[in-house]
Amino acid sequence: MEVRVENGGSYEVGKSGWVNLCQFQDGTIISEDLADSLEFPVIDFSFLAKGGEDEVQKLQKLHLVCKDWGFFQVINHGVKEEILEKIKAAVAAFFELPFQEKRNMQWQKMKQKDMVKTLWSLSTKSMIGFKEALEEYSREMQKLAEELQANFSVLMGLKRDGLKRLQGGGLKQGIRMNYYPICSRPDLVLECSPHSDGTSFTLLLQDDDVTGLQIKHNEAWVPVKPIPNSLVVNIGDATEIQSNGMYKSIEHRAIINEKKPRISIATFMFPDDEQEIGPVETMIDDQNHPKLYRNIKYVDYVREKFSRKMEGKAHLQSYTTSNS
Ligand SMILES: O=C(O)CCC(=O)C(=O)O
Ligand SMILES: [Fe+2]
Repeated sequence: MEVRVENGGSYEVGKSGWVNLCQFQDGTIISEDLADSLEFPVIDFSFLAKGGEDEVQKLQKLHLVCKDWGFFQVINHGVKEEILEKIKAAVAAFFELPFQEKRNMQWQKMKQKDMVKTLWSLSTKSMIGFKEALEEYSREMQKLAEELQANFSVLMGLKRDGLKRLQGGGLKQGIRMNYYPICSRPDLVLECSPHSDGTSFTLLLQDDDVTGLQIKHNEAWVPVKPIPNSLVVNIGDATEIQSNGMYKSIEHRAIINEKKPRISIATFMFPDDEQEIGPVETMIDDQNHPKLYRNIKYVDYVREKFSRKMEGKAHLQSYTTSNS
């Protein structure tokens, strides 16, 4: 696992960009009640295919959900509740450290290697168990992500290890810890601007009792009401590109709450920097689904994405073949 730490409210273990912050809200927001009736997709991980003859059939729901929503909550994922609780507690303890102590770390000025050291030394000084909780959680996320990737491979007409092979090896991982403080006028503040993730996919663990995440679905913002012990999964830009636009990397944002702070832990899964990504052959059909995206080295994609300010999905659009 790589470790990188970025801005004030979000400490990042891994890589990708630096999110920034606070702007006025816009767009229709669907109320939580209405969102309930929309039935935000839930995938029961224990029903997902684990190889075998009927695997494509078993994956139909995942296919439809990723095509129409690009987001789902996953239940029965096999990660023990105590591991989820441990990482949540460790991250909460980290954010509770005195401001000065966090500030003294000068996260943004550090090189990646130093960040690892600081985070780990921090764990021995002030936060016993932080490193263990993070490493244990990270291992579980890797297993889950690899299983998901195998299922996406099958959905894209490949063998279970197809995407892994195409990517020249396992998925890379980064973890970002987000803290959203309370605010007396949450209607005026957006804590995490609308963006799509530049990942293959992202696994998000969030507090059970505060709704903050909203996703863009049919031009409206739909809140994602947490299901205890579930994880939220979203398709990232790399998967949208590889699936030739079949599976959608959806814009999302997080708002803050008047009464309760909120913590979320995002695990980003992504290809190796040097890997070229592009629509996989099996997803291209010159007549019905012509190649929609250009091939690009992943590191170049990410570099360009983060050289722009966060602006929804504009960056992904610039890689469509019609823009070449
Ligand atoms: O905190 C959340 O709910 C969303 C965080 C997020 O989208 C991210 O870290 O990329
Ligand atoms: Fe995100």
